Amino acid sequence: MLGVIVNPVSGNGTGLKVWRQIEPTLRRLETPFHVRLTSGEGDAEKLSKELIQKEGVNKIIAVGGDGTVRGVVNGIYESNQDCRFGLVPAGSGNDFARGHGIPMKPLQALERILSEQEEKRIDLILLDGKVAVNSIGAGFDAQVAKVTDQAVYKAWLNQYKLGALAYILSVIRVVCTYQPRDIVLTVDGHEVRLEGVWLVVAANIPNYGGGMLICPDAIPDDGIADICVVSGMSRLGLLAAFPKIFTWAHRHHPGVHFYRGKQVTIDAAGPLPVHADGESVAPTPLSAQVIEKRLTIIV
Ligand SMILES: Nc1ncnc2c1ncn2[C@@H]1O[C@H](COP(=O)(O)OP(=O)(O)OP(=O)(O)O)[C@@H](O)[C@H]1O
Repeated sequence: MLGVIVNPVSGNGTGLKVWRQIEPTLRRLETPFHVRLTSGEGDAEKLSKELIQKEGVNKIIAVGGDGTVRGVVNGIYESNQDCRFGLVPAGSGNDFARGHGIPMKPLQALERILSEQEEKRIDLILLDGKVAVNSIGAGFDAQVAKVTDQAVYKAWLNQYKLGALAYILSVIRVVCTYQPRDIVLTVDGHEVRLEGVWLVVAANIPNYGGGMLICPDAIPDDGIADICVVSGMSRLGLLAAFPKIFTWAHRHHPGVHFYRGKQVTIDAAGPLPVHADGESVAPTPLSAQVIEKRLTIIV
């Protein structure tokens, strides 16, 4: 049985428009399906779990952005049943879609899911009992996620399909105030003490924040998280280095270090803000682990 979870407000209303665009195609199918529209925080997770456990759904299509993906995937994860996942992108950042080569055109994305041409089993990152699909991060980027979420310009820029620009504006705002911190990073038991850290990201796919290529070598199904640490830079140095992230040139910057591993812990003298797939979660100390090939996606 097929289930569809639609976030009508994702991408500043794109979710509803996309649903209206793909609904006739789904209605023409001979197979019945269940559709649910989310109404707020936590709904995507709750509704997906209900569809799986009460309606016997074993394939869910999400219509939304990365927050909706995270919600639905957590619903699947918690149901502990075999349910495949497909996405029709309708968000502002759409990092999951970019990271897995899912078409941005709704009908093309739907067609690919319905024809089931290609399935992949991908890793998930477990943090505080919930899973992240794209990445988790602590420090500066988590603060940027928080500021972007609350910013009025996010909605305004989304209207013009300029979601990525919202992140860039937030980066500029936060770079003026954020205080880099000393942290202890432990990767698979190896402890590293790092000074003046701006951010630490553990990623499953190369891109985050609407297309920034933070961990260029991340592979979604290798059972490993790629970790990027940015440290030891002045504010101006960080701003000057920032555009390099779009072309992978940051990988050669002396203030950027990469690690790889399955188990990651981050600790600092005081709490650091943390995000999972761009959504604010509990601050550090954090302990995360990669769950290998835990989700089947249709791409
Ligand atoms: N009906 C609703 N009204 C208001 N908020 C909602 C509703 N349904 C879901 N939400 C909220 O939408 C957020 C998820 O949005 P989503 O991430 O899918 O889109 P986006 O932020 O536009 O895209 P992206 O994450 O790709 O940048 C969640 O915080 C959730 O609580």
